[in-house]
Amino acid sequence: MPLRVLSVASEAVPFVKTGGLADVVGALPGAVAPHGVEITTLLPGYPSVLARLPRQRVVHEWDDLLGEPARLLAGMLGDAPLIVLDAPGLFDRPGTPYADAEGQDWGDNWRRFAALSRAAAEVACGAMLVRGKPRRFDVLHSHDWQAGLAPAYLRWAMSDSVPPMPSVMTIHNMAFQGWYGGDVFTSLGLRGEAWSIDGVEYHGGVSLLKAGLVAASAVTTVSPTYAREICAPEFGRGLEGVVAARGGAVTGILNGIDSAVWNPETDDALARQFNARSLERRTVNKRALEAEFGLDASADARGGGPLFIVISRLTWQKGMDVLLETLDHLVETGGRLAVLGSGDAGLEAGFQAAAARHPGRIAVRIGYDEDLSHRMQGGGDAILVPSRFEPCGLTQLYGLAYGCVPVVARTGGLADTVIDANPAALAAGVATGIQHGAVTRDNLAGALTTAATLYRQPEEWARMQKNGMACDFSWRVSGRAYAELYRSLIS
Ligand SMILES: Nc1ncnc2c1ncn2[C@@H]1O[C@H](COP(=O)(O)OP(=O)(O)O[C@H]2O[C@H](CO)[C@@H](O)[C@H](O)[C@H]2O)[C@@H](O)[C@H]1O
Repeated sequence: MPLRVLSVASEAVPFVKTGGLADVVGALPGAVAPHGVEITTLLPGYPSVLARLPRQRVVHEWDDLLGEPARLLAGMLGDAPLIVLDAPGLFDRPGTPYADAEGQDWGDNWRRFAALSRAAAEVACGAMLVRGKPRRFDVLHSHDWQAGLAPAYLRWAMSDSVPPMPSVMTIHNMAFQGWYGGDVFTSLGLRGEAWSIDGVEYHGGVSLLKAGLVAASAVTTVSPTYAREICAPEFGRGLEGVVAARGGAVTGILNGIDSAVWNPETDDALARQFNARSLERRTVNKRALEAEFGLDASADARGGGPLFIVISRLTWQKGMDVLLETLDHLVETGGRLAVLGSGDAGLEAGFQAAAARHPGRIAVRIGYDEDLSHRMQGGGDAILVPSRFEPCGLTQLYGLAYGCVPVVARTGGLADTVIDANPAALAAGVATGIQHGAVTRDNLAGALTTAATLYRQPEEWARMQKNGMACDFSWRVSGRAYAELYRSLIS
């Protein structure tokens, strides 16, 4: 019989995605299945999720879940079971999973995600009937602050007669901690003892992420370097002491990429599919990309620099403000840039202004477009990821797989996945990209210059592309690591 894990999160591909969390939660069931683990995923019943459930089979009901009637609907996520928390009072809303159409966070997010977490804890402990019998899971796995209260409910809300349930809390981004005023505590339905420095209390309020960090049996984050970084204030964002106190219970398991979706040999989004032996075919994709973005296509013939791409949330985390400051330098070194993203209004306007200043050299698409992101990885020369912190990062992994050389900051998962083209690595023929230090204008400009120099040495550049494409960042290794972690918790 497989080990049964209930994985709870606020997003999962292909149902709902605002960022990398969704990619990982969506891929995890397939990643661990070969290792004898069956993951059932629990998601909120947003309109986009309910619309994808072909028939609504009810498997459990609550009259009062944090004050709302709610029910669980069964479905499938690929080949794995899915359950959806249908609570219209909480989730049947327009906008994103977290905010209204104007971008304002919903004021009751604490209640919405407390309900999701409470449901997860009850279901893990056997609330749901399968073929007339309670289905108890072996491990509960929570992702990010939205599911952070689930381990806390296991610890401070279940009756004594319920056997203990092991739990895993995975941090995809420490910057989002789900902090709410202390007045919400009494509405959560946790025992009074949870209101303490060793519980959910944090600076006089409640932090949903902290709740998970203290209550879970094991804590993981999405790269080994970030697991170390979050023990320091700069990356721990106030929770570094809580992380450090968990000691060896905190580990880093690198994210994988879904190679069924991200494979240049089979990717239908591309004008021309290719592999490491047919890199010349990428030119077709590059010309298509230039046309799509209105970029000057004669640059290559004139000995120009790389066509850089950015696919990102346009935020401070991602270093987009510093990139804006280096765009004139990027153009001076012969480069061009295609940006796809959305986020802070000021940064969006900044990129649009840069595009207006440098027509044919810089072009911007504000918005979210999955297919376009594939076309960019398949046609761009290099992907820029100048993040101030990056728990793992997925776009550099997609870049590696697509021969789109990553130019990244040396932090978190970026440090763990890209081999910098320093003289030693170049001499040994093992470089896969370019790393720079602290995210400053000078460091980023230096990395852009290095990229332009290497790009003008076609053999060196092709070697980096091929090295990157030969890397295996599929879920093969990390799927096993999660399976081993789950097993270690029940033995
Ligand atoms: N405008 C757009 N159009 C189309 N696609 C777009 C897009 N903007 C972003 N994307 C896609 O969204 C995903 C972003 O994932 P990342 O891992 O790079 O960052 P994110 O900060 O969201 O994730 C957090 O969680 C993940 C998962 O653990 C960690 O890797 C990461 O470090 C952490 O910050 C990628 O699949 C990317 O292609």
